[in-house]
Amino acid sequence: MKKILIATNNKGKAKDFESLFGPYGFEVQTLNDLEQDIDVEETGVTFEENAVLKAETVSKLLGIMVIADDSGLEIDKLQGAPGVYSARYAGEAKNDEANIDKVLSELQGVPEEERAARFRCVLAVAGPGIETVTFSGSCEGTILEERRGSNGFGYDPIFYSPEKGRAMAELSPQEKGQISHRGAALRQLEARLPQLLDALGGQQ
Ligand SMILES: O=P(O)(O)OP(=O)(O)OP(=O)(O)OC[C@H]1O[C@@H](n2cnc3c(O)ncnc32)[C@H](O)[C@@H]1O
Ligand SMILES: [Mg+2]
Repeated sequence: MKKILIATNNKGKAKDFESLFGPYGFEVQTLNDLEQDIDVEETGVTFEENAVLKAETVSKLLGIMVIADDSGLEIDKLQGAPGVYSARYAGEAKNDEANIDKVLSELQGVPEEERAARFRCVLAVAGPGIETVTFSGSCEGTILEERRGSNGFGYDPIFYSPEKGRAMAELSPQEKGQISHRGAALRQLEARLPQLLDALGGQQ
């Protein structure tokens, strides 16, 4: 089976990518599958900068083509926070539950019509001999007052999708892929698939 390396340490993202790449016949591998520990410091101030940083650093280190994902949640009432700090919003320990608790307490008492938010995702593809390319996607919704559902990862239990009429964590992986920021970014990437898959398939 053809393999594609996603430059991420996040197991939740890895599952999203498995359901998104599966139909193309690709086995998804992540940094967790490698023997060496790789954790790229995210010094960028935009999703795009961080996605490119992760993709290019890992690609150069391993000498192969990789895809990196930088993503996060923007809440209007919090002036776009947690944004690029989504993973470490409640501290460097990167704790999904603590991050959710922090958002819920900051939005306590805020009425539903003022709880608009969106997930954003930028994918960067970097590899030897190719110019790095990026693709982005977003997904509009609102922040719930309490957790709902147990699928997905990160902020999924408190993100309500009006399109699906359910919380993101109440959706199957396939349903999430239809409306998610990651699914949207991957569909952008798909437009370049003929070129990229050739290179990806050829490398393994
Ligand atoms: O950098 P890598 O190793 O890929 O893993 P990470 O978890 O640090 O990933 P990011 O730096 O891109 O931070 C993204 C955070 O945004 C949140 N997030 C992104 N996509 C999400 C999704 O589909 N559902 C829920 N939360 C999401 C979640 O808290 C992530 O930890
Ligand atoms: Mg990160």
